[in-house]
Amino acid sequence: MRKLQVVLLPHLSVSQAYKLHPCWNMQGTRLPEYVKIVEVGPRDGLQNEKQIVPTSVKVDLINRLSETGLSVIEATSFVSPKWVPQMGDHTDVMRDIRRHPGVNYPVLTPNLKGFQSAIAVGAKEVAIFGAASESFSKKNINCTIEESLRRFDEVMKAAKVANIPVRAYVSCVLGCPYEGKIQPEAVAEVAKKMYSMGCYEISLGDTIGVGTPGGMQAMLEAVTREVPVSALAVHCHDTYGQALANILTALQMGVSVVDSSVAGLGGCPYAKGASGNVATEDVVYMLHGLGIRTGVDLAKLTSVGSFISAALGRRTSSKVAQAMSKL
Ligand SMILES: CC(C)(COP(=O)([O-])OP(=O)([O-])OC[C@H]1O[C@@H](n2cnc3c(N)ncnc32)[C@H](O)[C@@H]1OP(=O)([O-])[O-])[C@@H](O)C(=O)NCCC(=O)NCCSC(=O)C[C@@](C)(O)CC(=O)[O-]
Repeated sequence: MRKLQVVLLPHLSVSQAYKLHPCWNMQGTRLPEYVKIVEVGPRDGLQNEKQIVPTSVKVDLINRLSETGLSVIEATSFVSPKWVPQMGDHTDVMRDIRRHPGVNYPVLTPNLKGFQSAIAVGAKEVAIFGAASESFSKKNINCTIEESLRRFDEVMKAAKVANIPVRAYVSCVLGCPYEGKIQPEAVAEVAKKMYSMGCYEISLGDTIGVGTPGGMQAMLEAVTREVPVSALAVHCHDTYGQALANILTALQMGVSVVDSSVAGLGGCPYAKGASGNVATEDVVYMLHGLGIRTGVDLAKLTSVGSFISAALGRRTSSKVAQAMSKL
């Protein structure tokens, strides 16, 4: 792995150094100038909440996020309410949100039924979700990887007719709660199939947040042999506190799309022990510190994080929001 150049300015405080160096240079690597953030808080962030979050709170969350400069906010998922009761109000959420011009509100659709319900309420983009682990695929969507690809093919055909762009997720790219280590080649194989089906972007999910930068690099080396890096996103959970390091590794390898969740909400109901996604506030702070544009207003975002944390009755998981609240 290429070395990072660490710049130390012992006579300056962190905030002074940060202001003097709006663009930290990473020796020998070129970072993207702009990173698209895919905010997954309203879906991935809330789907694992034990108590049903009122629809009005979900709608308020999405409306507030829409004012922060984010361009993509994953709104809900059209999955079976028996499997994920928290997302059972998907139709109401899509009906009630105020759609902001320039903001995209994709939704998850595991099969044709979900796809049809989603477009019936005006979804303009959908995401299919598979896995690089057989066991996780069975636990999460009740079918093998091969069967899931057949279901996704039906969605792809319907989406093509309706002119709806489709994003794809591959879960367990750096580890599986049931199988442990996942080979990078297994991830590359599933990513390649989903890309060949016509998905415009493949989001690589460290579902249980076990990855480290070396694993991220090895996995991306395998995947980029099959899928152009411009079509890849990373989706990191922060269970072991490695998410920002893993994201930085991905940026150094040319990835310029990052999924994250306001206040670090989240977890997958079928991935025991998985903590929340990396907090959007922390990602934005790091990216802006590197001189990378995101279009997101960090102050507005932290106030949305405070709103949802208060609504859920808990402290934000974002280190940046915690630090900013003490200033
Ligand atoms: C895929 C299924 C539906 C298969 O579930 P199944 O039980 O095999 O489906 P089925 O086709 O046999 O149907 C069973 C029942 O579900 C209904 N059904 C069938 N499809 C739908 C639908 N779309 N919407 C609403 N209802 C649906 C269907 O109508 C029927 O209803 P019944 O006749 O019993 O009343 C189920 O396993 C499921 O919903 N799984 C979703 C699990 C989930 O949402 N997990 C979290 C999202 S993935 C994630 O978080 C990871 C990610 C993306 O963030 C990336 C990362 O971190 O790695």
